Amino acid sequence: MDQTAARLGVIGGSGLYGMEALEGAAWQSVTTPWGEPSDAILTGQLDGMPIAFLPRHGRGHVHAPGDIPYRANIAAMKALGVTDLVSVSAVGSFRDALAPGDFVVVDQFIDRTKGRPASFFGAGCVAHVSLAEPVCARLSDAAEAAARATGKTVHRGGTYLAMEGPQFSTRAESLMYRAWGCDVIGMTAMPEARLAREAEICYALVAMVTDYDSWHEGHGAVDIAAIKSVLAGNTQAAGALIAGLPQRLAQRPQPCPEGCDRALDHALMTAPERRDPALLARLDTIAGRLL
Ligand SMILES: CSC[C@H]1O[C@H](OP(=O)(O)O)[C@H](O)[C@@H]1O
Ligand SMILES: Nc1ncnc2[nH]cnc12
Repeated sequence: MDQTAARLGVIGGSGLYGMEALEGAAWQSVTTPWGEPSDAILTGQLDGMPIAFLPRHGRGHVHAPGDIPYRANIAAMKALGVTDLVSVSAVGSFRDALAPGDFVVVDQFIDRTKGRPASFFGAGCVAHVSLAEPVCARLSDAAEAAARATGKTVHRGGTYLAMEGPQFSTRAESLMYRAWGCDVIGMTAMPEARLAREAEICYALVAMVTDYDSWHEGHGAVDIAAIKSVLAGNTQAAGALIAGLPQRLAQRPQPCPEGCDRALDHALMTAPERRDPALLARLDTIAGRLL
């Protein structure tokens, strides 16, 4: 494989279950040591770049946020050779300036999810990667430029509060997250971002604002009907954003200047002689270059 060539992965969130513009598109089933991904993966090409698209909730929206097979999703992307993964998510907003219909290129997270398997590693092969900068700034630059080209209002940077759900926040929680300095809220970016880092895949998140959650005195509490209507209005822009990515990633520097593709370099803690062969076998696609 050409080491400078990008292979783009896209994870589509609520309202984004396919990609019409793909050339040579085919749904491909992928099985991983962490089980089945949310759905088959739509593979094809855009502007000559290989693309792998996965609807996070599955076609028809069958997986709740807490039940999404996050490890299988990221492992499948890695197995397909994805180097750069752009995730698209619907979010509520904690700021007047982040209005429904706007895009936010997120750069930080606070994780309040509970009980989701959040690592490929564990007993028999322990690893600690850095998550101080949880997204790839280089890939986020490309995502920002592609988002701006759609004509949407785009905000660069923002902290995403990942809640467990599936119920929306109480008003007290909404006010607390806003006071914490969070900018947007959703239910799915964690552990997705953690796992992409462990898999050494560059990751960026474009959040599509659908509502003001439940803190805003001038707006009613978050309402799924309103969210669906904003999402329906965003489908075209989301498709245009994705279509604008390959041209902005054609010359992928190798290695990534942000270091995402070397995240595991010093992360493995378990002594080689104490490693569990069964776990090592499962980890082959994720960390095989170091095992
Ligand atoms: C449809 S509203 C709640 C739902 O939307 C977001 O999904 P995604 O992040 O996959 O776009 C949010 O996280 C919830 O899962
Ligand atoms: N207010 C909200 N809370 C959690 N997830 C969301 N997805 C879209 N809007 C949301």
